[in-house]
Amino acid sequence: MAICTVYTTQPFNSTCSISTPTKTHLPSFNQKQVVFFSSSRKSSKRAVITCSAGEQTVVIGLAADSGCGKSTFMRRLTSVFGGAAEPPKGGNPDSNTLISDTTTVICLDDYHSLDRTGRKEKGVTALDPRANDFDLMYEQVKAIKDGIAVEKPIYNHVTGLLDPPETIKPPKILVIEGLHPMFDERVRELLDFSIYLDISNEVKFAWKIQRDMAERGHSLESIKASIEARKPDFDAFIDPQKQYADAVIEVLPTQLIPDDNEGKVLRVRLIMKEGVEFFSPVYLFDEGSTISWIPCGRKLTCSYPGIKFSYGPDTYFGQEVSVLEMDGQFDRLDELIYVESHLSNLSTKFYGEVTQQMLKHADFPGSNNGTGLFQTIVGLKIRDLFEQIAASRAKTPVEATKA
Ligand SMILES: Nc1ncnc2c1ncn2[C@@H]1O[C@H](COP(=O)(O)OP(=O)(O)OP(=O)(O)O)[C@@H](O)[C@H]1O
Ligand SMILES: O=C(CO)[C@H](O)[C@H](O)COP(=O)(O)O
Repeated sequence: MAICTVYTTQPFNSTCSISTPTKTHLPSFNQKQVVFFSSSRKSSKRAVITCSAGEQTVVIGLAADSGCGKSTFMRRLTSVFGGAAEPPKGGNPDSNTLISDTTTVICLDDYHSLDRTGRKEKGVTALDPRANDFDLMYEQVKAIKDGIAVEKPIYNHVTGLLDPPETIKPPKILVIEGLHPMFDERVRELLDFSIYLDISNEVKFAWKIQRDMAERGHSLESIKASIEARKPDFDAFIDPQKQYADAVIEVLPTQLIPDDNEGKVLRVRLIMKEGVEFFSPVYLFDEGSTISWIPCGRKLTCSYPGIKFSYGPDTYFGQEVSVLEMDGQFDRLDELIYVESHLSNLSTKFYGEVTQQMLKHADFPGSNNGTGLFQTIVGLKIRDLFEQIAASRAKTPVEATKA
């Protein structure tokens, strides 16, 4: 009888089992080490550890400035998985967390280390890394990914204070959304997929006015001042994260109306990195070609200024990407099926699923243009990525070497 110790490179937990070349008795384990008794002193073969599929949480990062459509995107994403996303039951009514059957969305504002008063005293904005606790963010995202529940702080947007923590249990998919999901290298390494919503200054301004003036009663001057005050830190700490994103949704003013300054018609670009594991970019007509397409006519109703799609290869921060672009807006969402039928690699489960999702949420902001269309497509790609990761884990036992 020999005592054997196996050190694992991946966390070993109750979903894992060990098969050894000889009979073993009662393995005991912790996160990195499995100890068992073997009936033979000579066991030179490898021990194999198998963990059940899908138990490790898939982590998605969604970065954008405040008021740039993160919540709308999250609603589209959770809808792709079915079921509604709700705040934790019986918890803090000001919690920023949203939980559905498959996904848990946490807001990284909860890792502000300085509350509103603290930031004011120190003269830093919430975008400044000094106002955020990246060590705790890393530790907690890693723990959740490894299947361990955490006590996450809550930043209360109503009071501007840090509230007592809430428990976050490991979900199938954890989405970390906010200002800095790709800022800290350690947190970035934990992401299975990352998205950046890149809203141009002109469009951001138009959306802010729409929301903060119409819905929150702010003055035009105060909105302008708040955007200006955030801009240096946005440029320094938030915007550079887009170079790390696997997919970027870029929102710009239209090029279909010369010198447009209304900001209502949008040109939206979906920039998709090549060579990302479990993610194959969507394409129009023919993969890798350069295409320009005006779909308006018999099958798609378009009013002024029309709709133009473009697709092709490009480089983005020195990396190979495919870019799908839509300029203009849809008149009739039910006709979107015509556009959908010319797109490939959509990761839909049935013909027309993109159109169905868009029709289901026709009242969400951006449903008549490329923002809604590309957010929906990215949602479907995330579902596909999750399913592929789960399937690959089911097939591949975790190999461990014997000490
Ligand atoms: N695709 C879009 N088209 C037009 N307006 C949009 C779009 N997405 C968002 N908006 C506008 O921006 C506002 C903010 O959107 P949303 O709440 O999704 O952003 P957010 O990034 O979650 O904001 P915050 O971080 O401040 O909570 C919406 O109320 C709407 O006015
Ligand atoms: O950029 C933000 C992220 O949503 C907020 O401004 C930040 O979280 C600070 O919150 P508040 O403005 O409520 O003090």
